[in-house]
Order: sequence, then C-alpha cells, then structure tokens
Amino acid sequence: MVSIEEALKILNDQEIELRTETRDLENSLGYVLAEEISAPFDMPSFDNSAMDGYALCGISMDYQIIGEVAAGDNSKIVLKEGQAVRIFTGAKIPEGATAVIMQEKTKAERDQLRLDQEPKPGQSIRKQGGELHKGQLVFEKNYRITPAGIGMIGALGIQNLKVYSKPKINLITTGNELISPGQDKKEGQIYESNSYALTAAAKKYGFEVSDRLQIEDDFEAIKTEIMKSLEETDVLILSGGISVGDYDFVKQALEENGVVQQFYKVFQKPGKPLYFGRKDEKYVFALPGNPASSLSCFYIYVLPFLQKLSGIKNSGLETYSFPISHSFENRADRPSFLKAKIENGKVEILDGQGSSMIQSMALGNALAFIDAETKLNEGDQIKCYLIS
Ligand SMILES: Nc1nc2c(c(=O)[nH]1)N[C@H]1C(S)=C(S)[C@@H](COP(=O)(O)OP(=O)(O)OC[C@H]3O[C@@H](n4cnc5c(N)ncnc54)[C@H](O)[C@@H]3O)O[C@H]1N2
Ligand code: MOO
Repeated sequence: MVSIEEALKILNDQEIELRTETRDLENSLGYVLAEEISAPFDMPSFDNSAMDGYALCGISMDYQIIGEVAAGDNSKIVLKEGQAVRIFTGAKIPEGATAVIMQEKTKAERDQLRLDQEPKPGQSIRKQGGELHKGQLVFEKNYRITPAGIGMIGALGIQNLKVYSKPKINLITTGNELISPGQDKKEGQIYESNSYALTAAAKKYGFEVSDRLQIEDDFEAIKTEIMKSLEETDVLILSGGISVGDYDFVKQALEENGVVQQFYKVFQKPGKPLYFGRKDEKYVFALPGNPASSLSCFYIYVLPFLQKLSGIKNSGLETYSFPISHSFENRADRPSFLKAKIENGKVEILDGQGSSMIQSMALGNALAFIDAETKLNEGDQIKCYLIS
C-alpha cells in the first residue's frame, strides 16, 4: 500500500517516450506543441485602418477626398498634404496617410471632408509589426493549444503543426453482474455504467477511448483480452476485479501478461484497490469497480498521466482552496476525496459519500480533499479538485 503522494510521485516519475505527429490546425485543440512557432512575417503585415472613416495626410480641419480603399485592396494611391481617402477597417493605409479619423467625427459632402477636431498623427492606424515582428517567438515548445492559440497560429498562415501525440486508450470492464443500459435486468444484475462515465471523463479532457469491452469474471478471458489490448493500445484501463475477492482476477491476469506492478493499493478513500503497472511503453490502470471509486481514481491518477503522455506539463485537475460552508468530521481512517459542491465561494460536502454512490458526484462539481479522522469548522479552508 502506498500513500496518495507516493502514488502520484510514481506516476510522475515514469520515464516515458513522447511521440510526435503532424496535425492540421483545425484538429489541434488541446494538443501540445512539439516545436516552437515564430512569426513568419510582421503582424500586422502592413499598416492598416482601425476604423471605418477617412485616411488623411497632414494636420488640418478640411481635406479633399480623392478615392476609396476597402479591406483587401492593394491601392496605389499616394496622399498629398490636404488629401483624404474613404477607408474601411482593416484596409491597407495608402502611402502618405498620417492618420485615420472615424466617420462619426467627420462631415463629408461630395469630395469635401470636414473634421470635428484636428487629427493626431498616427491616430487609428494599426502599424505594421505592432503585435509581432517577423522571426519573433510566438509560442514556445510545450505550449498547449487553446482556441485563441488556434486563432493566432491561423493568423500566421500556418496550417500544419508538429504536436505530441495523445495516447491510444482501451477500456475493459469486468464483472459477471454487469449488463448494458437498455437491456432487461434480472435479479442480481446491475447496469454497467463505469465505461460510460470513464469514456465521458476522458472525452471532457480531450482523450478518446478507442475500444471498450465488457467481460465476465473469467480468468482466461480476462487474461486473453488484456493480452490483445496491450498489443494495440498505449494505456489500458480496467474497471473492477482488482480487490481481493475470489473472482477478482485482474491483478493476476496482468502479471501473467508480463505487466510490472508500479503500485497496488493506495491509502485513500475511495479507491483503495487502485493498481498501476507498465509493460515497456504500455501502461495499465486497474480501477476499483465501485462507480465513484473508479471515476475519482480516473480524475486524480489516470487523467494527469494521460496528460503527461501527451506532453502536458501542468497536468491534473485544477485545484483551489475554499472555505467549507458547515462543520464536518471525516471519520474515515484514510485521507478522503469527498464529493462536494462549490457554490458562492464556499464548499459543501454532499450527502452520499459511499464508493458505490455516483449521484452526489453528478450533482457536485468538486472532489474535496480531507485527511483521515479530521474535524473542520465552518469557514476552514479545504482543498478542492474541480471536476466540472
Ligand atoms: N475483503 C475485502 N473486500 C473489499 C475490499 C478489501 O479491501 N477487502 N475493498 C473494497 C473496496 S474499498 C473496493 S473499492 C472494492 C473494489 O473491488 P473491485 O475493484 O474488485 O470491484 P468489483 O468487486 O468488481 O466491483 C465493486 C462494485 O462495483 C460494481 N461495479 C463493478 N464494475 C462496475 C461497472 N462497470 N459499472 C457499474 N458498477 C460496477 C460491482 O457490481 C460492485 O458492486 O472492493 C471492496 N471489497
Ligand atoms: O476504496 Mo473503495 O473505493 O472505498 O470502495
């Protein structure tokens, strides 16, 4: 049995080989850059108008309008003192222009333009290179691509990006009692829900579960499916059958497939029988079958590891401390991740903390961490892992 800190350290210390691939801009959200990106040209690449109005030359109140420049035009107009052109936002500033005045601050009659006040030199002109200079570093390697990042890279005209690959994930649920939602349920059976919750949690953080399989508590079947899965996947997640019961075959089946245990059992609640192992560059998590245990172990242990395999540096759920809205005593002898709800800056520990209970997790938005046998008074700070 290891502590939570030891388990997290073992995961964090795994030596892993990151793979890279080329992705098109559109499909790179959430990926991590495996290369630097520098500006291939000045941004903006030409002086352009920040307003719909008039570009003019010289400081005066009256100008003669000699033409028009719209966005996208490559006008050859050269303005002389006292001349102006009609111009629109984003259009290239003609040579000789010293300022742009928004149209609301002007009166135009035929080719005569009168301003409400004198222009200031450079007014409403977005200068070439005002945001970035050619060759300037825009994103360092390891930048995690956000929607704004996609916008920035697109604005630089770059279509293909070298990024770290995300791991391929397979999921196997085990248990004789499990049937799929939608089927008729007989006495003693329950609906298999962990694969749905785990797949959804993976998806929420940008990971796809490629293959899902439900198998019975049959040692040979579990062993064979683990073997097949290890051939085709990077990360295998199993749910159920990892405790000490007579039908808990997962650990032995992993061992017989050459998977080397990195830790088994974490001193925590829920999720004590959590297992992590590896076989060369293949990684295996065996999560406890209880629905809240498996999902909570996914959030705290599997997710940061999937992120690490994708090149993400600051991996894991966001954590913040909040004051607790009521006094609370953790009677459990293990440090606990409690289903909780943060509302109006305070945390409420929810009813329904059993490892099999998932409704409280679905209604909450955080896992609140509290040490074993600890009493908190209203207003005491409690560390929360945000899950929504
Ligand atoms: N003698 C002991 N018994 C147990 C211990 C222990 O230390 N000594 N630990 C308990 C703890 S803590 C947990 S957590 C569970 C974990 O056991 P398993 O990982 O072997 O899980 P199962 O026994 O297969 O299932 C537990 C529970 O969850 C339900 N389940 C399983 N899979 C699914 C699924 N895919 N979807 C929905 N529900 C699922 C299953 O029906 C069981 O009710 O062991 C304790 N026992
Ligand atoms: O450690 Mo188990 O996940 O509490 O039920």
